[in-house]
Amino acid sequence: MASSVRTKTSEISADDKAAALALTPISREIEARLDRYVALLLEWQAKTNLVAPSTLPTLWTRHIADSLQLLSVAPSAKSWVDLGSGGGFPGVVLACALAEVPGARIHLVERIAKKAAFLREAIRVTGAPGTVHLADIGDTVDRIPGPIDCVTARALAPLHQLIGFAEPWVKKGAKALFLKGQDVEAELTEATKYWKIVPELHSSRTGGQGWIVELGSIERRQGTPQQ
Ligand SMILES: C[S@@+](CC[C@H](N)C(=O)[O-])C[C@H]1O[C@@H](n2cnc3c(N)ncnc32)[C@H](O)[C@@H]1O
Repeated sequence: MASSVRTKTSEISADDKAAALALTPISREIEARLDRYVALLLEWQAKTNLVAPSTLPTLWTRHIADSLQLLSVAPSAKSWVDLGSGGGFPGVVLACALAEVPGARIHLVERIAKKAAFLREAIRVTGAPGTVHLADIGDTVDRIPGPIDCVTARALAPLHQLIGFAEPWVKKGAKALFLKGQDVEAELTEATKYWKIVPELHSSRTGGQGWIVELGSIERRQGTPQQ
């Protein structure tokens, strides 16, 4: 298996990795952890669909730098919850980046057992401070010990649903950071039907039409149904 991992890792574009490291610089030590994560992801990708195969050539810019950029929005946050972690974006990447920060911890919530098994293995091989919760998001609020600084989600659900997922943590002082695509304006319009929010939008460092939606408070509009 080691040789097949080596072969697949060599398919990762060095140019794409260099571009990602220029966008979101990291230490050699974090890079080494991320290299171990990428090798594992490529190994598991053959049997479990962790990322869209078409995005593998741009794994570093499209997925890793996209995840790392959250740290610039919350540079002092140590305690994170990543909802619907899937293949580990942004949760495992953040855990690798914060591995040397005393007291840092990233909780990864994923309801599919195979993906949760992958996340556990990724946390093991990288030595990153992550805790995997094989559970539905709705069942984790009371299980995850607080306080939580940031709640994240990427490619999980429309914004109005994400806000409902994050509400219990944001009510207790967390900041929500959602990675969103080009439809962010339409999603915000829909979300404000249900929620009183004052979003701060950060354009993605990784180009394209991506945005980070930052929310410091969430209040349900009266008379609107549960999301
Ligand atoms: C499209 S994937 C995105 C994964 C990752 N965040 C990324 O950006 O690559 C969404 C993931 O969220 C998980 N998920 C969806 N709804 C969930 C829920 N209610 N509770 C826990 N996990 C959920 C799915 O199983 C899936 O792995």
